[in-house]
Amino acid sequence: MSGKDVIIALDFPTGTETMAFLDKFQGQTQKPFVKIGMELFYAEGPQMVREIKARGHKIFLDLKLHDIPNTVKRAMSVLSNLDVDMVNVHASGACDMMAGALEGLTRADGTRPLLIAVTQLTSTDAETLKRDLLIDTPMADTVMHYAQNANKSGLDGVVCSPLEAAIVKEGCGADFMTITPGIRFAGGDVGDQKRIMTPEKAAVSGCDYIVMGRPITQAPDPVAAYTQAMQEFVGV
Ligand SMILES: O=C(O)c1cc(=O)[nH]c(=O)n1[C@@H]1O[C@H](COP(=O)(O)O)[C@@H](O)[C@H]1O
Repeated sequence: MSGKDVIIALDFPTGTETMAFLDKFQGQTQKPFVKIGMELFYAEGPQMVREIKARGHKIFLDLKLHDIPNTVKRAMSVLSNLDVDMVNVHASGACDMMAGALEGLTRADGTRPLLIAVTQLTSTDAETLKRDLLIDTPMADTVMHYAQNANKSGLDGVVCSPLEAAIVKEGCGADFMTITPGIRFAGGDVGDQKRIMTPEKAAVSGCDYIVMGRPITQAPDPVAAYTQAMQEFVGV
C-alpha cells in the first residue's frame, strides 16, 4: 500500500452517527481511507471494523497500544484477526515493545497490516515536552530518535506532525512512512492541536498520509471538505 492519501478520522461516539457520516460518501467510486480510534472502537467494538470494511473502506485502527512487550504482542495477535490496513503503538513504549507488537501482528502466513509508531503527539509542543515530560531535547530530535527506534524495530513508519516529516524521511529513508495528523485548512479552527499544517503544505513536506478529523467531520459539507483536502494534498 503506497501513495499519498487523506485519512478521515471517524471520531464519533456511536455506530449510527458513523454510518450516517459514511452514507454521505456512498456516491464516490473510491471510498475514503478512514481511521477508527478509541472513541468509536470502545463504543462499538470489532463489529464496527467489519461493517466499515464491508463498505469498501481501507481502515487505520488507531488504538495506540502502549504496555509491556508481552501484553502488546498478545493484543496485536488478537488485532491481526481483524482485516485492517494499518495499526499503531506508542514509540515511547520502546524497542522491545515495538518488536513484540510486530511479532504479534504477523499472521501465520507472514502477512500483516502496516505497523506505525506514534512519536510525539501533535497536541504536544516544545513547552509541554519540557514542562510535563521533562524532555529537554528539541522536538525534531525527539521525533527523529523515536522514528529511528521504530525503523530499527522493523516498523513501517511513524505518526508525527507534518513539521517533522522531511527530517524523518532524511533519517529513516524515503520508504519509511509518515502519517501526519495536525492538519488544518488555512484559517481553520486549530482546537487542541499544536503542531499543525495545511494539506497543501503537508503535500510538499513529504507526508505520505494526512489524518483529518474535525475539519471534515464537523464541516457543513463533509464531502466538499474531503474533496478540498484531496485536491490540496493529492492533487485530484
Ligand atoms: O495517532 C493518531 O492518529 C494521532 C496522533 C497524533 O499525534 N495526533 C492526532 O491528532 N492523532 C489523531 O488524529 C486525529 C486528528 O483529529 P482532528 O484534530 O479532529 O483533525 C484524531 O483522531 C487523533 O486521535
